[in-house]
Amino acid sequence: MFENLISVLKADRRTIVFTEGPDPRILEATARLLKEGLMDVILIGSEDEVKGAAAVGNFNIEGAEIIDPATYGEMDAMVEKMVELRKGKMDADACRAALSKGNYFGTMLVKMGKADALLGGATYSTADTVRPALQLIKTKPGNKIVSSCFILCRPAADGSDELYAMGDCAININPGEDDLVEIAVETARTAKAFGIDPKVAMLSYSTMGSGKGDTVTMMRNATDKVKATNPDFAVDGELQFDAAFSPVVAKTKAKDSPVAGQANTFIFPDINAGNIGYKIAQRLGGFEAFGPILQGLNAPINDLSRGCNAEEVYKMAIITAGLK
Ligand SMILES: CC(C)(COP(=O)(O)OP(=O)(O)OC[C@H]1O[C@@H](n2cnc3c(N)ncnc32)[C@H](O)[C@@H]1OP(=O)(O)O)[C@@H](O)C(=O)NCCC(=O)NCCS
Ligand SMILES: CC(=O)OP(=O)(O)O
Repeated sequence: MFENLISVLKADRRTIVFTEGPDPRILEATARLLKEGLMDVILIGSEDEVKGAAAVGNFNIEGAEIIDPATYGEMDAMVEKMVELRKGKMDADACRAALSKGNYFGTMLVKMGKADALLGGATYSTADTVRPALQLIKTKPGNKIVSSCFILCRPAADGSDELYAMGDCAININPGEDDLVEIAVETARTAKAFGIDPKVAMLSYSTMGSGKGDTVTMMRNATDKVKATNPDFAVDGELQFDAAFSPVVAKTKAKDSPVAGQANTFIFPDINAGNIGYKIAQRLGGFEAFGPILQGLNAPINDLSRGCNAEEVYKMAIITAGLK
């Protein structure tokens, strides 16, 4: 699953910034990324703290650039740029205060072209990792929202990767019909980047009208809009997860659907369903979960789960810098 991304990174050197420099998981991943020559690394934090934590864990981070916002020589220029970007919503004092924190400071390093990509969230919550990006990096032209998906991966019996995409499990709390259309299109695009041929199920507690309710109607309408705007797309809904996933159940619940029973890209009606759903697949299903991978953002910035380990940080760094 990582071969393509690694070749991209070897052909085109990139710099990633980690917002939580002294975290041992970040330092372990940094040591591995540097040893394998995959990217340049900026660690945010005080030099003493970062080097001290690296020494405790015996992580060789030689070659990483450590930047401490408290002593950063170009802070005035950064404050000025941030005030301009916030367009009257934050004054210079508010921007300076925000930039003393790794999340805002790292995001501005990306905005000012000093880093290509950012990974945070080992200790920051998703909201605190993503908010600076929403405010300063903004959506790509053509996108109305930033959304996210997870790539779920476990070894299949034949030794290949069993891969699924799930969105939006992390950003949009109560997406509306048009948000769900964008989430479906973007999640299918991310799925393709990981070699999945997307067959998209718009999930619900109802299959093709078996249940009633506002969110059932919302998923059905969003499905119709995706079909109308993307006629070559394999998408169907509304579908329950069993009808979407199991060929046997699909025969009973949705026998004429081209997607039911074969879906590999799952769109949840809201963040409750999505976040709980991906964590069940991860913790009970034995899948590795990569994400949240942000979609529709103007630069590669990603979040980690606070429950992540060093291996996940290493892999998310490859995804974040490699998918740029
Ligand atoms: C992402 C999130 C933090 C944004 O909430 P917020 O910071 O309160 O958002 P606000 O409404 O104050 O908006 C802040 C800025 O982000 C922008 N924004 C908010 N949501 C956005 C989205 N989905 N896409 C693009 N921009 C968005 C707003 O337009 C605003 O920009 P502006 O300040 O330049 O006008 C919020 O939706 C959230 O908490 N999501 C759930 C995160 C979570 O807990 N996930 C579970 C664990 S993974
Ligand atoms: C993605 C996610 O759920 O993040 P956390 O576990 O940090 O809340």
